[in-house]
Amino acid sequence: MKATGKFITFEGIDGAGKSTHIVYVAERLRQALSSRGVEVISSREPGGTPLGETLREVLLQQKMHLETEALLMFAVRREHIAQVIQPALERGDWVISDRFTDASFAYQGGGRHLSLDKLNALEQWVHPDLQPDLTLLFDVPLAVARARLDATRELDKFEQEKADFFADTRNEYLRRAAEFPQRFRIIDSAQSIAAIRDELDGIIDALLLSATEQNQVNQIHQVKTGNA
Ligand SMILES: Nc1ncnc2c1ncn2[C@@H]1O[C@H](COP(=O)(O)OP(=O)(O)OP(=O)(O)O)[C@@H](O)[C@H]1O
Ligand SMILES: Cc1cn([C@H]2C[C@H](O)[C@@H](COP(=O)(O)O)O2)c(=O)[nH]c1=O
Repeated sequence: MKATGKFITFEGIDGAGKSTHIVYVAERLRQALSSRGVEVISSREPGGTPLGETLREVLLQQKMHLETEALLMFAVRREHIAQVIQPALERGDWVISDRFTDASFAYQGGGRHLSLDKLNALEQWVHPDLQPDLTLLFDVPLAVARARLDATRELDKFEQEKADFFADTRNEYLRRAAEFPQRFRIIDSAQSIAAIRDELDGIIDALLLSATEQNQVNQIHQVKTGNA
């Protein structure tokens, strides 16, 4: 029997660089875990399922009431958990998600000032028993993120927001990182890509080691209880 999988989320304001590093982390984990028969699934929010990807187009392009936006983010999440995250974790596979509920707190709560009580209620409804095992917060000054975005692509609805919106979004991310220090790791994303990879290597090695140790403890327990 395989151990329960791990759930890792990547967060940060637009342009912080998280998508760049997801590819690297996913590949490193695949190299380490494939020999154990463990798959690494890379997904994203909003998105992650056919319905979620359809709603992503709407969410990233259309203006709407802020509560509609929050409700749709959680609707996408409900489907993502049901179709992708929960089944993978139950199989013992690992899931990496480019954003999860911390993004709703940061963007709809911090950026748009939706009450945190409403967001807490939605979180309790949609995933009362699920939290990421590890959240990597790519933190970067607003000017650096803006320069990266401006250099690369056409901006979506969120990316067109003003500096105040991103300052409040970033502050809410940092507030949550301070509230949940056991699962958050803050990465200084103004560093070079190579320096960030070095830091990520250390985090991945520690995570793989703790997963191996946990696996061994589970196996001993299964042998002792005859549940192998
Ligand atoms: N550490 C870095 N130094 C310099 N450029 C970087 C760094 N990290 C990412 N970039 C570049 O910045 C741009 C934005 O990066 P990326 O798409 O990974 O950001 P993101 O946080 O995923 O943004 P979004 O959330 O909007 O998708 C890309 O062109 C990427 O190559
Ligand atoms: C999950 C989630 C996302 N958002 C915002 C944050 C970003 O601006 C976009 C997603 O774009 P990305 O390039 O894939 O990062 O959606 C949000 O406002 N609330 C959420 O819960």
